[in-house]
Amino acid sequence: MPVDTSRGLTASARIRRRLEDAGQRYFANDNISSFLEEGDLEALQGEIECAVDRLLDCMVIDTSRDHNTRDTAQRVARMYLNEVFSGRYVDAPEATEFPNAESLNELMIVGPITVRSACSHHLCPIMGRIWIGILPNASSNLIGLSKYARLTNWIMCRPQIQEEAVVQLADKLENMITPDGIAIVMEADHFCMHWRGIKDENSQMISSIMRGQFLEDASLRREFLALIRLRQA
Ligand SMILES: Nc1nc2c(ncn2[C@@H]2O[C@H](COP(=O)(O)OP(=O)(O)OP(=O)(O)O)[C@@H](O)[C@H]2O)c(=O)[nH]1
Repeated sequence: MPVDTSRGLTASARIRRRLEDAGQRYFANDNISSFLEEGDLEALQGEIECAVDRLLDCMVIDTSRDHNTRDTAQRVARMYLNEVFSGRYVDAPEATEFPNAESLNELMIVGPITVRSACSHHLCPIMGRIWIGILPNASSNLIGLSKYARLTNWIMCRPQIQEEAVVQLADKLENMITPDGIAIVMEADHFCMHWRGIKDENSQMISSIMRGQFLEDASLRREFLALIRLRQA
């Protein structure tokens, strides 16, 4: 395992120490980017590669002679860190906020946004779609349409469970936009149920979050649900 001999600790141990000294949680779906220093990601990649190599070894796969798995450890390390779990290690995407100059207060819906994630329990893919409804008010900030998809990716690119992923997304959007209401519906296929385990290919998980006016005003909630049903049909 790559060790930074100047400090005698692996990169992951150094980062864990920083997190623990700050009393900061570092669960699978937490973002830890503000605790990373220059060179940490490269060092983490080396560590993950060694760990995956060891995993393949334990599975009695001859990676030194099998041309198909020779570079698998390196590929998996790159994929985890830079792609499928990158939402743990990079800052939130920049989202320019515009003042709500026209004091818009009409329902706005974005979706379906494609969701690609993985469950924290088996690290199996979660593939789905998400709809976001916003009811802005005169003092809400507006963000560009593409930023909803970017923020969704940032949150989903972590080992997640669906219930917590949608809450994280709602919290983030609420903090940025301070709308009068926010609604999120996510439907997804969980491959830990399709590919293995119960192997039930038809079941999906659907979660719904309604906050503010969407909770208080049944007709607004109905309008949102009816409009996304139109898009689902
Ligand atoms: N609530 C929730 N459960 C999830 C999610 N993704 C996967 N799961 C479930 O997490 C559970 C983990 O259950 P365990 O009993 O600890 O694991 P297991 O023995 O592999 O379970 P089986 O999948 O039933 O074979 C499974 O029932 C999964 O279907 C999610 O986003 N939310």
